[in-house]
Amino acid sequence: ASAHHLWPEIDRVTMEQMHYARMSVEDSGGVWQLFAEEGEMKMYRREEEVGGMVIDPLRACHVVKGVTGHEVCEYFFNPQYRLEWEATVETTTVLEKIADDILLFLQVHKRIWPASQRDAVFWSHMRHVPDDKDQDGPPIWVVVNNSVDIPDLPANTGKCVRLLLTVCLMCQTFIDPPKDGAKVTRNDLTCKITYCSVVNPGGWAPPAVLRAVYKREYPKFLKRFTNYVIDQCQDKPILF
Ligand SMILES: O=S(=O)(CCO)c1ccc(-c2ccc(C3CCCC3)c([C@H]3C[C@H]3c3ccccn3)c2)cc1
Repeated sequence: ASAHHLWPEIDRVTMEQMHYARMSVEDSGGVWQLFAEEGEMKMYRREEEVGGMVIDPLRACHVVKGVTGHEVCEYFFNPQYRLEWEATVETTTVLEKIADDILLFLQVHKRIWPASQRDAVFWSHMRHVPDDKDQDGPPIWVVVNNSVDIPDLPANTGKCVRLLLTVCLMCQTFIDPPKDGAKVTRNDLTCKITYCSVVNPGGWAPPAVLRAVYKREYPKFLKRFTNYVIDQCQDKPILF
């Protein structure tokens, strides 16, 4: 991957996003506005506009029992599962396999009334790093999706408005050691998920309308995805 012309950007943005996601875990006060809460899932946003367009940064914290961060990131990254959990994506295409853990996607999203249909071109990178708070514990797994401009697919030529996104799914895994050296089972697993996203809709849409769509779609999205992973993993061996 290091030979690919996008590698320097992919490496830099991935580390930046991981740092941002980890910082935001501590920064639960201040500017973030809690806008949705369902069980263990808490969703925060900041109201920001660029050129009159809503690009509210979103941060979601979720705690899921019975899966590892590796499993959560695998189901998020791997295109073969995408359409099974992504209810707002019409088509997803791998344009280039940059490496085993770096894919270039073209995604066409379903039209969400009253906004016009969107598409997105982005690289997606899955990576794990040691958890510096627990060196000999499970590593932190992360998937970063970041829009990229590719000349072969110019924006806004077809029916879709090209959206810009930067997304980071970061997962920390905690294992409650079972008594007297028994085998770790899924009941001993807890995964702490931090999902950060900034989506620039690419074309103007009424701020109030867009915020209503965000408010409705993001909680549904994260709940559907995490329930899908729990369901897929429950009868499979644990992937640490
Ligand atoms: O985590 S990912 O990388 C998974 C890749 O499959 C991801 C997630 C969400 C989006 C996305 C795309 C379009 C919109 C808007 C913009 C104008 C009209 C639609 C939204 C806002 C509306 C929010 C939303 C949240 C979740 C799902 C769908 N809709 C979000 C893109 C990528």
